[in-house]
Amino acid sequence: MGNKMTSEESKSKRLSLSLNKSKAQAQKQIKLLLLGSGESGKSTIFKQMRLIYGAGYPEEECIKLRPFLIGNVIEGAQDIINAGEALGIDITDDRAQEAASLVLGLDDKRAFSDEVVEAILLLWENPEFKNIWEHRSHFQLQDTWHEYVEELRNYPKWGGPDWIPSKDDILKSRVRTTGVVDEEFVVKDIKLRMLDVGGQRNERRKWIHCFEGVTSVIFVTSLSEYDQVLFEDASKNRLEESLELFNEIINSEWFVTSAMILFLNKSDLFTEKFIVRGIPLNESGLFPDAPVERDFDAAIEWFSERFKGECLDPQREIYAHVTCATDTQKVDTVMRTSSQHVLRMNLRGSGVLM
Ligand SMILES: Nc1nc2c(ncn2[C@@H]2O[C@H](COP(=O)(O)OP(=O)(O)OP(=O)(O)O)[C@@H](O)[C@H]2O)c(=O)[nH]1
Ligand SMILES: [Mg+2]
Repeated sequence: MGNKMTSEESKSKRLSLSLNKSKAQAQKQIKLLLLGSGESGKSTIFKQMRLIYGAGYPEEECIKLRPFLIGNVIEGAQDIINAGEALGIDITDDRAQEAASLVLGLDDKRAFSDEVVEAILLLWENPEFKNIWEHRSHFQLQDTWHEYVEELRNYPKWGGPDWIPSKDDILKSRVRTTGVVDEEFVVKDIKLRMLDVGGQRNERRKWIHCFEGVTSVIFVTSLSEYDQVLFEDASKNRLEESLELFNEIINSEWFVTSAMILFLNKSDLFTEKFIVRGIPLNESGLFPDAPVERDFDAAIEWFSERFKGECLDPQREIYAHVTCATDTQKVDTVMRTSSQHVLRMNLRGSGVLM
């Protein structure tokens, strides 16, 4: 038959070419939005995307972030000292009291000195200060604060004038997002345009500007926030807020055809809180239907069902993944799987797949 194609072969080639074309078109259009309430871990996922699939963090950018990381440490120490008063836990030791006054009185929160580092490390060794920190679910404190303070033991290698923050330091940092951050990544040949928004209430009115043409949403919620209240409203439980927000998103007209992916994030902190420390899921009294036994899988099942239960369409596919946004390897794996979901939905939307 030489080089001549049968009509079946040429039909199949045409089909495959048109499939590739549609695939390419669908790929071009993938717009992925990271949504969720404040501090759920959206920007940490975004940073991982930059590290794994993007330009990463060149040295000069890491250096620029140094004052913010130092600010995280100093402000966190101040938050703990201030929370002591509200909780009625006094720091009684004279040296620790002096250290607390020094930290509270600091004008410059963007640079360390030997004195400041010594004061923070002394406080961290103080049992009353530690006791306040143990009550951290009752006040606002950055989740990764204690990890930074452990690093501070290596000052000035860590935190000093010649220190270049590492990839891990950057992933642990906390800078509230304002506005929208937008970048393109390629995951397993799939081009993604990812948008990261601020999750606190006053940021959410800006979200609508990004809703046009969204092919997929990754809704990020923190598993470890079930006993915590919002930064912006101390009368509102964080998990309750996250469920209500998910309800608005999943049932929104904007996202009827979008792939919906749910990241149940901060699995490491959840394990520590729920399994190790044994803080019940119904600590707030708002979730009497939660399982009482300390069983990780049963708890995850409950979270997943609670979120999926917010969707009014029982046929809707929601892909839930347990994540730890600070763990690069795990984020890489979950993003590869998620991008396949996104591509499938996108191909379905463009009629290529049924
Ligand atoms: N231990 C741990 N910390 C995490 C995880 N995900 C995020 N964090 C930390 O939680 C804090 C908040 O994370 P962000 O990514 O800034 O949260 P966000 O959702 O972008 O917050 P907004 O910008 O206010 O909406 C940071 O200090 C992160 O390092 C996780 O899975 N485990
Ligand atoms: Mg953010």
